[in-house]
Amino acid sequence: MTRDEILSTYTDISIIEHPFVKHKLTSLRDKNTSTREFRMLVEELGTLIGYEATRDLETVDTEVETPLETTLSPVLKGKKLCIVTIMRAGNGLAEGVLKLSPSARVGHVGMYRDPDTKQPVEYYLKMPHSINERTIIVVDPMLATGNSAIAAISKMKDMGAQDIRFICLFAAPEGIEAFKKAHPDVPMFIGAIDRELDDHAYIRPGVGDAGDRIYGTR
Ligand SMILES: O=P(O)(O)OC[C@H]1O[C@H](OP(=O)(O)OP(=O)(O)O)[C@H](O)[C@@H]1O
Ligand SMILES: O=c1cc[nH]c(=O)[nH]1
Ligand SMILES: [Mg+2]
Repeated sequence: MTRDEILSTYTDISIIEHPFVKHKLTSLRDKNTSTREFRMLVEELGTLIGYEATRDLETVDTEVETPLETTLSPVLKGKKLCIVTIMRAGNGLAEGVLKLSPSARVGHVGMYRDPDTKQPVEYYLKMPHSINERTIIVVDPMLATGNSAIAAISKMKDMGAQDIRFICLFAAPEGIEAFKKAHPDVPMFIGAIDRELDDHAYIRPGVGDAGDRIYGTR
């Protein structure tokens, strides 16, 4: 599917077209961007895309006393948000989303992609309580085959999550199709849809291995 076909087929996929987002994504692509800069950019993008991904959160009017009078004014409704990071690379994005909602709860799903099978291998899982009553924001910078995000979200659903959304920075068309087939009910907030996956299931043009670039490993 092309980018345009994806966007006309799935109405709950948002590409964040803001110029700051585009500019920062380009800096991430640059192979000369340092580890320090890369990590900072991922965090900043977490805040910017997180802002869009939470635009529809419900509020409820509450009474507040200003120095001059009592008035009704909106506050966020319901239980605290839950941000779920797909480790490792999701951690930087999660920090950025947390800037919007510092009291959010954080769930961790540890997964790495087996280089041969391209299937995710889970090595860690820790979630806060009552995830069935929270808005869950799953974050991972890269959606390649989609296998990792699909598995992480299936896990959330098995644990009772009902309101889930997904944030990534770069997505391959193949990954989006697989994701939507598995989880048609989960809205996606994406920085950029790239051209394709290569023979090693890396996103092209992409950024290379996001986890390695965030943490300076390789
Ligand atoms: O859509 P997929 O084909 O599943 O690929 C995407 C996954 O690969 C990367 O993680 P990786 O396995 O490199 O682990 P890391 O975050 O520890 O580097 C990335 O952060 C995603 O989790
Ligand atoms: O391009 C890719 C694909 C999977 N994981 C990454 O970090 N980058
Ligand atoms: Mg990696």
